[in-house]
This record gives sequence, structure tokens and C-alpha cells, in this order.
Amino acid sequence: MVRSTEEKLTELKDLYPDYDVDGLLDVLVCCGGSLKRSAQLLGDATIHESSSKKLKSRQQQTLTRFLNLKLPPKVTATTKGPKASRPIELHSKKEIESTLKYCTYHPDVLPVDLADRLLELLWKDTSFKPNEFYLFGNKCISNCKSRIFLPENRIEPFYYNGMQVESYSTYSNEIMMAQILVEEVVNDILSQRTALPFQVTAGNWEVQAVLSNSYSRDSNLDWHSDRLTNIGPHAIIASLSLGFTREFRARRVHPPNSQVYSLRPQHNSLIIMHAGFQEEYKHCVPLLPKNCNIAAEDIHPISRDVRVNLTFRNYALTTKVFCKLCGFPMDLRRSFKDPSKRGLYIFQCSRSYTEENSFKDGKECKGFAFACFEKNPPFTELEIEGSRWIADDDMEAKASQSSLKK
Ligand SMILES: O=C(O)CCC(=O)C(=O)O
Ligand SMILES: [Fe+2]
Repeated sequence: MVRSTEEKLTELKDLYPDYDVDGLLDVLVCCGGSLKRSAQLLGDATIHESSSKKLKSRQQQTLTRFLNLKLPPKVTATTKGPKASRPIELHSKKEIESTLKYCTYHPDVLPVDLADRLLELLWKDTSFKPNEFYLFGNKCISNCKSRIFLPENRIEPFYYNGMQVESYSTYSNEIMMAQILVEEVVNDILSQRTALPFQVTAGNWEVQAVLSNSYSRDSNLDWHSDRLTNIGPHAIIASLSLGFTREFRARRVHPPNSQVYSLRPQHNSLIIMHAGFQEEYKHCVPLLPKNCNIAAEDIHPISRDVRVNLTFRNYALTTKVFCKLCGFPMDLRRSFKDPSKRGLYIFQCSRSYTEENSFKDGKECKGFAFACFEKNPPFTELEIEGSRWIADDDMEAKASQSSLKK
């Protein structure tokens, strides 16, 4: 029996409920679609290709569960799959920056009045809506509300999550002022850091779009890395927190049960996700613990129990790459599961993110190319020409790839 990617993912998600769907898809792709090899890589060799145990009856329930993105990211003990340890809390700027490579933390980043005014405006903004997107041909709706802000003079189409954005707001004076200050901070920090090969250099980091999320007490943002497709390789994203303090978690993308770290970015603080962060880490905003009582002193004077986040983004990759099989735009990703391929940037057909039913009945498009950032358009059919970046502390990939060259 040939099983669709959707069915295989459902089974993987059942076995590894702590992993996000994107990560599991990466594993499956790296393992050539083999469930057995995926399970071996994730640390459980007991699964068989033909196994469809419990799948049929549980499929609908499981799909609904994860496609609605309602699951809290469980990072503590699980009865199945590899165990993940408890999150380590990082309290100070020093602790954060010495622990999380590619991440800096900047408290009190805007003038107090500006931060408060911005929060007031965004908190009251009724144009925020749940994010809608397609995953494996199924419509998904995020449970936090979002809004995209673009400068008034933007004329080119804007893409997010693989889709052209039709509904957005233009910048308010407050967002414009915040952007100017954030650009200054980021460019200043960039001038003090060693640049990675594909990143924009100090002085050249400019914001083209601001994405804002609003989290009420029952909303969260699932584990993810931001898609590189438009922000490009070695993207730098500046993330401003306003209002109620929520947890922000980060962990390395490999190994799959890597240590989780927990930060509590305060009102008016900036987390800069530097070049390498989207490649090597995943992040999330977890749900508040069930039935948690918020202490009176934690209630924010402006937004009460609501946190608003703004991510300032530089859209570095302007040329789109189209799938040679179906003509859809391609998604840029970086392989990381298999150490012998880790670091290779690849383009994959984005149809599953943009079209209903694209994954049904094994219809998913397998369009694929290697990214090559020196070329225009930036792709190649030859792996040897492909752009690649390995983190300098990734001894596993370095060892694996040096033995391949011999
Ligand atoms: O709210 C946050 O701190 C993170 C937002 C985020 O990761 C995103 O919008 O992609
Ligand atoms: Fe993100």
C-alpha cells in the first residue's frame, strides 16, 4: 500500500507529539519518505513501513489536533519517543547571550512613551486576525492574532507564508519611529559581531515589513523557524515585546530532543535573532499553564494580560524561484537532519502551503532544486554548486562532510 505524506506525518506526529510538524516533515524528506528511517533517526527503530496500526481511527483526531495548532508545546516528559529535559531559564542579558548563539537581548529599547503609545495602538487595533495558511493541503488557523504593516510607499507584492498578502495596514508614525530606532540598534550590534557568509552587513540592515502578533492569555505560537523564502539565508529579525510578559522558548533544531531554553522578554525589550538563528534554532511562545492565575502585579497597566509582539524584517531575497514541475513559487529551506547534507540550502515546491488538497491522494508536488546564492535566479540543479553553511560548533556535520570528501 502506498501511503501519502499526510498519513506518514500523522503517524510520526503520533509517535513524536513533542515535535512540530515542519520538523517531522524535514525528517521524512531527509529520509526519502521512509517512515522506518525517520523513526530510526528520531530514536525509535520499532516502526515498520507497512504499519498502519491505529492510524485510520486516530487520523482525523490527530490531524485536527495538530493542524489547528492548538497543542501546547510539550517540552517535558513524554511516554513515547526520546525524552526532552525541562527548559532552562535564562534571566539576564548575559545569560541569554552567552547561552543562545545568534541571539542578543536589549531591554528598554525604545523611549518609554513611544513603547507605551505603540502598545496602546496595537492592543486596541481591531484589524488583527488569526493567521490562515495551508499545511499539507489542509487549512490551518493560528490561535494568536496577527497583522502585517507595510510602508505606505510599497508597490511590489508582499508574500508571507507562501501567499501574497492582500490585507495589511500601512505604518503609523509610531511604527515608523520604532523602526528607525530598531534599525539603529541592530546595525550598531552588527558592527560588533562577526558576519556570517550570507547575511547583510552592518549599516545595511533595513526593515521592509513589520509583522505583529497579539497574544491573549489562551493563545500561543507553535515551534517554528521563520521561513527563509523571502527573508533569505542568514536572515536577521528583530523582535520587540510589548505589554504582558510571556515566555519565549528556543532550542537547537538538531538533535530533535535538544535542550529547551526559556526567556521572559519584558515590555519594551528587543530580542535580535541574528544570522544563523533561523537555521540552527526553533522558537515558540508556549501557552500559559492551564488554570494559571495571573498575579495582580503581573497585569500590564495598558494591555492587562495581552502581549503584543512586533517582528521587524529585512526582506533580503527578492528574486522568486518557481517550481519547474508545477510553476508554483518555491520555498527556501536549509537541510539539517542528515549530518552529511547539513547546511545545504534547498528550494522545495511550496504548493502544500498555498493550495487546498495539494497533499491529498499522494498528489504532493516533489519540485526541488539546490539554492545557489551567487546565481540569478539563485538556484542550480547540481548539488556541488549548492550554497551551504555549517555552524562553526557543528562537529558532527563537519566530521561527516570531511569524510565524504576523502
Ligand atoms: O512573539 C514572539 O516573540 C515571536 C514571534 C515570532 O516568532 C514570529 O512572528 O514568527
Ligand atoms: Fe518566528
